[in-house]
Amino acid sequence: MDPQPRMASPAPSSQASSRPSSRPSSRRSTPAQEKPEFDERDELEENSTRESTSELEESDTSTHSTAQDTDPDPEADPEGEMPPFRLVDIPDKGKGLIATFPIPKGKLILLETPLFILSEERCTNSAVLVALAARTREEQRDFFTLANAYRGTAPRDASSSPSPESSPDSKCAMKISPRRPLPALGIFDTNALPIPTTDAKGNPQTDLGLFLLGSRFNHSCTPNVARTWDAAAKAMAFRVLRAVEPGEELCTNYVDVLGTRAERAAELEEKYAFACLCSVCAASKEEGVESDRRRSKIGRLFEEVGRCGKEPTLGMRKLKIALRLLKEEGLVHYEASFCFDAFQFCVLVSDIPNAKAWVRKAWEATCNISGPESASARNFKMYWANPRAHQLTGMLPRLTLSGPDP
Ligand SMILES: C[S@@+](CC[C@H](N)C(=O)[O-])C[C@H]1O[C@@H](n2cnc3c(N)ncnc32)[C@H](O)[C@@H]1O
Repeated sequence: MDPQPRMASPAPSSQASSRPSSRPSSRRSTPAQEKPEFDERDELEENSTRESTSELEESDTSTHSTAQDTDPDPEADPEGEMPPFRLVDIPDKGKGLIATFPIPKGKLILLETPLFILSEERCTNSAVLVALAARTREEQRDFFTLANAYRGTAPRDASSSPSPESSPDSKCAMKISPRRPLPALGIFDTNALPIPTTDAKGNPQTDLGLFLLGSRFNHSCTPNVARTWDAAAKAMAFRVLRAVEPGEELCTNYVDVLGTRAERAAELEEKYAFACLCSVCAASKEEGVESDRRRSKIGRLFEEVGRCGKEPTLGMRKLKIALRLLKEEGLVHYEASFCFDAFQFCVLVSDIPNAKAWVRKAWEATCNISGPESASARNFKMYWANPRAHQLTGMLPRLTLSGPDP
């Protein structure tokens, strides 16, 4: 028997079990999938005016609601009516969302149903336009106010290389497309968010959803908002990862934030066609080097802890270093995973008091990311009530490890 805590974990959500990334789609259709001429496009675009952005800034649309699943903070919003954020211009990033009052950690700030969903294979300009045609005029207008990362990218000369054929995997329209995607598809590509689902046979697959308000979260390499799909509500949930001050920008992450600054920049440029201006990427060279060092180390520790099934003391030491580095770096995404690893090390050696303390911390961290009703939160809560229910319990000789740092 080779106990491998992470491998043996009872499939918590992706936030807790693997290195998650939170990203809009930058999937590009192949030229063959695109239809250069499509009559409905002009009709729909005629209605698209930048002015309608102001409607979005001022009012909720029927497809989203701001919501709370943590205790409301009466001081923050005494009437409970004010939206927790506002759409504003952000220098060099287009528009973005900023907090309108102090928001406590874990608060659900937006639960939004998609305007429409497309399966990954069906993402063509025509499919986007057909889906849009079923929506109201106002929604169509709002769609065309969303960012288009490919707007203004020069159509490539037919003789230039590389050709799309020579680079079939590249996702950057700016680099490889012989022409920029048509506007509707460009907007969809810039903004669509992945929705986990299953095919007819129950195999996992990913659809892409368009969210009028959720699309407005800019990217940060130290995000303060987590995005998870709430399958029961059929809506995307956005929760604040740490306490946020009024005026602070609310950002999700589009790529894995444990990469180095150069790796993140390359991925953002390749997949999303922009250069990141977040505070970590804009920091000095020295600060950047320190941050890279911490992030790379966390990534390495994540792998190493998963291989410490036979050495719980060593595993515990490593994950405590990782948790400290996460804190220093202002990242919370991976906290639940490390805490659950710690829980499993404890049950392996029948250290039940510490197991309870760790799984409670994993539960709290998961509630902040995906809410108390998520599968992983419910799972952790069950182990909190009954740690011995875990299949690894008592597989190694008794030992007292340690609990979470205060
Ligand atoms: C999904 S949209 C986000 C909302 C967008 N800013 C808007 O005006 O609607 C993605 C686009 O926002 C901009 N953006 C997002 N995060 C950014 C960042 N960290 N630095 C610079 N630009 C960013 C880029 O232009 C990107 O193509």
